[in-house]
Amino acid sequence: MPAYKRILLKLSGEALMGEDSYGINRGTIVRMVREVQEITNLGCQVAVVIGGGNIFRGVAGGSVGMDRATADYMGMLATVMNSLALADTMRQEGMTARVMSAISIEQVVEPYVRPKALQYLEEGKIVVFAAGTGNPFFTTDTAAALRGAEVGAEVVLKATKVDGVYSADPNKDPTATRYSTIAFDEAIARNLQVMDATAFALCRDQKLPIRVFSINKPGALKRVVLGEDEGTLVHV
Ligand SMILES: Nc1ncnc2c1ncn2[C@@H]1O[C@H](COP(=O)(O)OP(=O)(O)OP(=O)(O)O)[C@@H](O)[C@H]1O
Ligand SMILES: O=c1ccn([C@@H]2O[C@H](COP(=O)(O)O)[C@@H](O)[C@H]2O)c(=O)[nH]1
Repeated sequence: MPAYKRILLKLSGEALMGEDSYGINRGTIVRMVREVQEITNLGCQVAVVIGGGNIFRGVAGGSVGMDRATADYMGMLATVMNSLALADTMRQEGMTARVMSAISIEQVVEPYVRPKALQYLEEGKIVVFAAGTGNPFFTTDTAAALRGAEVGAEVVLKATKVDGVYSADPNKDPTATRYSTIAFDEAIARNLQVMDATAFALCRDQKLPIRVFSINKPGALKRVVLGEDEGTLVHV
């Protein structure tokens, strides 16, 4: 039995690269999709937000000198590409997914309409929310918090390259230690960069817990959905 009826899964865009230096690694996306399939088979309703860090980030090196809002729109378009790749891989694996975009590109994907998204979830379809919040100066972590709250998800699951929230960035500080649980207020006060403060604050205000865990650990997503201890729980 899954511990949650409905979840918002935030998938790392950067992790899609696998061992490559850019873009979407085929084996990696198939593996991610199969992990999602395992939890839908448990009867869990799944909404997904995927990042764009494998292609473009508004604040990254490739955008130096650019107008920030323009660069951020490019980042949002990168998430649309990842969302399309994800939904198509789901189709190939026999799953039914719908992509909904926060920015208007109706020849490519349908627009985000909340009641329609809720209908798809009730029908057992996977809904992939593309283009983040639709606004520059935000991130897909904040989009995950926003959409998670909108669709009434019971938890935001951040599947990323690290296996939880640490006292400092574990990729920079080898002495960093992992929390098994941490309160939103403490994560914000300590300025822990695993998610942006806007996402933490929104989830805190909506009493929507977040679990951070590794996308690269086989079976971790299923363990989380079954309510087992995995990664870090960020709570009110
Ligand atoms: N205190 C911390 N605990 C854990 N990770 C941290 C911490 N501070 C910084 N990080 C970094 O945050 C990263 C995860 O967040 P980030 O938003 O960069 O990636 P992502 O969500 O996986 O990628 P994308 O934005 O492409 O979806 C980790 O890879 C880690 O290096
Ligand atoms: O609501 C949003 C979401 C994203 N962006 C831009 O897209 C990139 C990629 O998203 P990540 O969360 O970093 O993976 C981000 O760097 C922003 O430039 C946005 O502007 N608004």
